[in-house]
Amino acid sequence: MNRLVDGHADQRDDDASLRPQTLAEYIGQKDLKENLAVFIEAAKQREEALDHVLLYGPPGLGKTTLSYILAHEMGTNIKTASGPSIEKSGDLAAILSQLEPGDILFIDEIHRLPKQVEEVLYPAMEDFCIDIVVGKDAAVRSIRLDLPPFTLVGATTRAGDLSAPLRDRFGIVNQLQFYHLDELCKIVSRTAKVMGNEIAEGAVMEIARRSRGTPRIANRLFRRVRDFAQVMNDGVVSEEIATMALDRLKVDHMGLDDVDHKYLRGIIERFKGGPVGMEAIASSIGEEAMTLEDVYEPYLLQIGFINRTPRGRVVTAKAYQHLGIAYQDDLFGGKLP
Ligand SMILES: Nc1ncnc2c1ncn2[C@@H]1O[C@H](COP(=O)(O)OP(=O)(O)OP(=O)(O)O)[C@@H](O)[C@H]1O
Repeated sequence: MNRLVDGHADQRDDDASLRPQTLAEYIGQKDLKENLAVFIEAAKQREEALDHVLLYGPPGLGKTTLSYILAHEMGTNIKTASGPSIEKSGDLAAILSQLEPGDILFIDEIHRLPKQVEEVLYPAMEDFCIDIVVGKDAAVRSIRLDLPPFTLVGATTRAGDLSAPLRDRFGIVNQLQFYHLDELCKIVSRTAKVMGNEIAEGAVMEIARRSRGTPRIANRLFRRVRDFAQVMNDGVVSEEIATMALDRLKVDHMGLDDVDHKYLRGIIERFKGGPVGMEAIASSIGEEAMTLEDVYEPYLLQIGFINRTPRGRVVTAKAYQHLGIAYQDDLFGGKLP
């Protein structure tokens, strides 16, 4: 999927130079940062590895960045892997056996680890050991391999898909929140500075407002606006250039794009504003249900444009207003978003 306001990374995103290195540089997520600072300090004082950390929340909010920061703050190395890429138990055993004491192992999309691989993680997380099965038929036996103490940092967009035994083995569980406007402004200003661009305050605000509470989208929109500024305005990122560029990119002033509009209008026009089940709306607008759930809906829920009810999704009066469609509150139908 190639979408400007999608929190997922594409290969040009996530320029390492834009990643904050320390907790102090990491903008926003105040409570989470303050708590992590205490856990890090305590682990360092006890000269132990940090407890296992689970980070969950929509894509692009800074889970990977935070894992690198944890390694930096703990003064350890980080090894990275992703759930779907670890296909066999042996693959995970190979990764685990290369860890040094105190290392961080970051597993992105941890909810997509195959079940038999996940089972290898249980003793590894709890007792720092793995059981490897060797030999064949009658000669088959299991050898226990000790591991150095390490910290597993798991990241997921779908905490609900994690099995209970895996979730329970994380001592520190944190949800990342969408960023506030002032925090996104700081992120955009920082990115402009790192990239060596002058940027007007109004332009910072315009980009921040349209970035769906998500740093990765803020950075991506900044890059595109910078292109327009370079070609049309001698590289100066003014408010006019930012507004013009974002309008041309079809990202509206709340950060919604064509797909969000199609989704909301689809529910309004074909299902009278809802409630409607996810599969029905997905097939009626030709999008994948999982994509709608992971990428689009979290932000629409956050800004109060949809509600999730036991009978399905409902578009709220606020969204009707945004789209310029008259809202009829159907008191008798009991639809009160
Ligand atoms: N708190 C922050 N302060 C400044 N920049 C940030 C912050 N969080 C994220 N970023 C920027 O946003 C980009 C995306 O962040 P990151 O890759 O950590 O997201 P993620 O949540 O791990 O996403 P995914 O789950 O899709 O991998 C980073 O390259 C970084 O530049």
